[in-house]
Amino acid sequence: MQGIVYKSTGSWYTVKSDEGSFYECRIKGKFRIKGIKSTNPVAVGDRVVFDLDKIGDETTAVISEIKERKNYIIRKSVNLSKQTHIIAANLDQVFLLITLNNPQTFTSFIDRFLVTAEAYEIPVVLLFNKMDVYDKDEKAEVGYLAQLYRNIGYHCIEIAAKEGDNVELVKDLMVNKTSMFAGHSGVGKSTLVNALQPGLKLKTAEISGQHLQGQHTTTFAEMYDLSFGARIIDTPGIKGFGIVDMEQYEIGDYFPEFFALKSRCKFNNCRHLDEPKCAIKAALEVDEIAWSRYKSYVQMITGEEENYRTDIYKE
Ligand SMILES: Nc1nc2c(ncn2[C@@H]2O[C@H](COP(=O)(O)OP(=O)(O)OP(=O)(O)O)[C@@H](O)[C@H]2O)c(=O)[nH]1
Ligand SMILES: [Zn+2]
Repeated sequence: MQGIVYKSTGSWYTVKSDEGSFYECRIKGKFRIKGIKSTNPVAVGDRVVFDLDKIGDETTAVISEIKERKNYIIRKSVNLSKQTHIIAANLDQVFLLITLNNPQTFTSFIDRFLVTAEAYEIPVVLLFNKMDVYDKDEKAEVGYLAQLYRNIGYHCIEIAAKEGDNVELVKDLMVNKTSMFAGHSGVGKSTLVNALQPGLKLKTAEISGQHLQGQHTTTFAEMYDLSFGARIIDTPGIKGFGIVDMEQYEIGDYFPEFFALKSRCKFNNCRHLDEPKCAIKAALEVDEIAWSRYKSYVQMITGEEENYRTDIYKE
């Protein structure tokens, strides 16, 4: 039988079969995924093959195969520094919620998020939330930002989750897909989920208070079916995406508007910093590339290590 992993607790996996029934599965043997050292071999969102084993009166379901993942997101394991934990697999898209204030979402955060998503090959939709509270100037600022990101190719929607404004547009994008919501604490993730499906309680709430680093906090992701034929993956305490290790020279490739121009730079290993005849800097001069984007790029290139490791998982 085949199905999708909806929940994992470490030793048990809840799998929904293609026929629509749920099975509590174990795994048999060791699964090694090429290239990743992970503490959990099977993750929420994985498509798996499983068999029913009858031993005496008891039937157990055993996962025997994991289908190839189209993408996955990881974070560093909290206890074992070299190992990683796969948070979720096979995401169709991530919605990044953005607010101008309460809390403020900086473009540097948006850009780092987008770079990580590009590296993971996960499409991002930008949701500018709380449109109902903005004054004229703030509305104009959102309009500017939305246009900036649309020009690069990202889908942007202005919503007010609390009022239900444009929530239908979000719904339409979610049908038959697996999605995740991300963004700073307080941007309205729970409010949006509630607007999409009243009554569904997720664990997205922030782990409150103090500094939890170093502590062993296990947060398991879980998948939910929504009534209109969509799936969402809830990952407690998530603000971003976890870690991606990337080399400096790769970073520019994850800015799509830089990537499109880079063949026109004089040097094929141009870092777009102070090299002569750089197409990216030329585009910047004529406002074809936004200064905020370039600034984010420079920050990632020249910043401290943590910057270009893009560790924006919150814990
Ligand atoms: N005015 C207005 N307030 C909103 C909107 N969406 C959310 N809020 C409010 O913003 C606050 C935070 O919303 P939550 O949905 O709890 O935010 P969250 O992103 O889930 O936060 P965490 O659970 O901490 O990650 C709440 O007081 C909401 O009522 C909106 O569209 N307009
Ligand atoms: Zn260049």
